[in-house]
Amino acid sequence: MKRGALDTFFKPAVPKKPKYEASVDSSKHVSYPFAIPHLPAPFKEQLGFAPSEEGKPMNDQLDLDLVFYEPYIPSSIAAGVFEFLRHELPFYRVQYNINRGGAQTQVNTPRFTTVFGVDETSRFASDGSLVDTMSGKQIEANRYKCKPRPIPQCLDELRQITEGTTGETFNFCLVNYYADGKDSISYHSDDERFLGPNPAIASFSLGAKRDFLMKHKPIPPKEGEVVEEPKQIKLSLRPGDMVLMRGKTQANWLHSIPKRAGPEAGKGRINITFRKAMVKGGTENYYQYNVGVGGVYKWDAKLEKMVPWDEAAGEAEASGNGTQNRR
Ligand SMILES: O=C(O)CCC(=O)C(=O)O
Ligand SMILES: [Fe+2]
Repeated sequence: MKRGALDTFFKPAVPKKPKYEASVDSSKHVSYPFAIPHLPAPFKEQLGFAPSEEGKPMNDQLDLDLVFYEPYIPSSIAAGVFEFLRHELPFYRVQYNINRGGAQTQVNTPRFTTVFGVDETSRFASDGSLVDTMSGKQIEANRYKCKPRPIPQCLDELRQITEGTTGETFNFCLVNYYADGKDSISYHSDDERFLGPNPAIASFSLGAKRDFLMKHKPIPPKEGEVVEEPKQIKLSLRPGDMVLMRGKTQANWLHSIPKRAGPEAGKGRINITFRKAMVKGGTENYYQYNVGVGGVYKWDAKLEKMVPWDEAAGEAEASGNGTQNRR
């Protein structure tokens, strides 16, 4: 018998190899519940080849201005980057109250979320503290009720490449994790005033394939005139794809990720959006609805699901009732 065969016979079963080699360096900040490892070097290298495919402009419908990259992130690393982010980022399952017809109603966000970044009025200094963008001086202690978090290196690499490709600038990174086909985001538009007019949003998909639906907002009829609304659009989003939404899109179109059944429904999906918030209200809003006041969740590779990371670490942040478009 050959030596190799004997070795195989006596060796214990090899555990499933992760798709990435953990990096020794990490992003740290007082606002993070735990350190977030840097993007593994091979992923960073491959990201240098992004976008994998040229973006396809989609602007043949009323008020629509999209660029669709199929894919943007090279397919050689899309699965690995998905596993890495799912394993390493802190996630939240945010609950908040809304006033529906005079009655307080609890909303349970139907997906996991997390957010990093700060609006244009502030920036993070190299020591992690927040300084005023104009004066460069430490911000006043009460500028934010929430605790803004710097974008960790692993997501900032993607942000910088995306800025280069699109010619846009971004100061926020929102992440959604859809654990399965029951998780969703209902029809909304990201048209908050704190994003300014005609905001550009770069939206990445990793993991399970999901449908992205878009429909035009109702068009009010003008004296006797009936304006026909454009047809609904369905984009099939695959791992590594990116949709850049810009121009008049947010002001006029709604988008959603509906619940789904079928073979992909058991798999998780990550969505990353880069945005630019102009004023501090944007920072408060994004942390309120994407971090909230509950506990942290972290991926458990053995149980293959998100588990509460440390209930005690879920430090209470100030809440309040602002507007939330994204249910
Ligand atoms: O998951 C997606 O592709 C869309 C997410 C989205 O619309 C949002 O976070 O505002
Ligand atoms: Fe959205």
